Amino acid sequence: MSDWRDWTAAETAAWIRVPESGDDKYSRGVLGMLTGSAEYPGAAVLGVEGAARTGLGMIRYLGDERAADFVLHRRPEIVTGAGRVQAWLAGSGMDSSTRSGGLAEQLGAALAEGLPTVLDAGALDLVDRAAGPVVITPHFGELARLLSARGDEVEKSDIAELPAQWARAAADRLGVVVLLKGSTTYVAAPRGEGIRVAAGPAWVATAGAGDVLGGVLGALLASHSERVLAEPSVLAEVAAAAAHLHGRAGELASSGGPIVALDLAEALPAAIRELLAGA
Ligand SMILES: NC(=O)C1=CN([C@@H]2O[C@H](COP(=O)(O)OP(=O)(O)OC[C@H]3O[C@@H](n4cnc5c(N)ncnc54)[C@H](OP(=O)(O)O)[C@@H]3O)[C@@H](O)[C@H]2O)[C@@H](O)CC1
Ligand SMILES: Nc1ncnc2c1ncn2[C@@H]1O[C@H](COP(=O)(O)OP(=O)(O)O)[C@@H](O)[C@H]1O
Repeated sequence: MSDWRDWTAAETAAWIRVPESGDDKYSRGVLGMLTGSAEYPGAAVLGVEGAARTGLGMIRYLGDERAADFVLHRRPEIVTGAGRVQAWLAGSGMDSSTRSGGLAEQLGAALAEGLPTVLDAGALDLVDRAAGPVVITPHFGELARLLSARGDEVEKSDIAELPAQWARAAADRLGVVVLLKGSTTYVAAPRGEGIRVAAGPAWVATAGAGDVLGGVLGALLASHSERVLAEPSVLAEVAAAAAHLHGRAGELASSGGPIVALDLAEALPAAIRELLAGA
């Protein structure tokens, strides 16, 4: 088992893709999002806001129709028509146990494209279906469920007790990068390096903060899609950068007081400005 190394602000800054004069909205990266549901439309809004505030060329939100109304109400910039994307974010605000046949097909087609993909919450069970480089973003309960479904007898409390070990075990077992959420974020690549990231103040432990993180990571993957496809070993670094940026935005938004998940998303541009200024 390799050691865990601590991720730095300078490393995060290196993964912020600053647009150049030759860029357009497509060259900056397009993120496809299959998130939210009639039950959890808010998760779609939060993920979209996290991605949009991280900076990318375009977001195609292709999830639940009712959720799309809420997304558009908050962010008219979002495109709801299908088309080419450079990365996928799937599962936040979804429940795999109530997945319709139509959604299963839509998810299957997206995952078959072989693009960099983030799987969260209600799409974690599809981890074997993705043809491209994958990061999963479970919390303790979700990782316990995912591993138990594969025959490992593990409870949420076991993972809470030894998160670093379980993040690594899960990466090896599932063959994908695992970003395990908690007060410290552990990012493990299969048989690769382990990265430890400070998750920000405990005020970040609020409903929807994880949905925002999915958006942040999706945006970074969309804007670095080519590099990740050419060199999948950098995937863990992109995931660590997303977790670090998210934690720093949480810190800025909170300044010692309570926050809601949207506050964190809204603080992302300030966190990025600060990281770039320090780089
Ligand atoms: N705005 C939105 O749209 C939002 C949408 N969201 C979306 O919701 C979906 C489900 O995600 P989730 O993480 O909440 O569910 P899940 O993985 O089943 O874990 C449940 C665990 O919590 C525990 N538990 C529950 N109540 C408890 C209590 N009072 N006190 C203590 N424990 C309690 C419960 O424990 P148990 O009851 O089993 O003992 C179980 O371990 C997902 O798609 C996500 O994206 C969220 O991101 C939020 C914002
Ligand atoms: N004690 C804590 N301190 C700092 N950050 C935390 C703490 N607990 C959870 N977090 C962060 O809050 C977010 C919670 O995500 P998640 O559990 O998926 O919630 P949700 O599904 O409501 O979005 C993650 O980014 C996680 O790292």
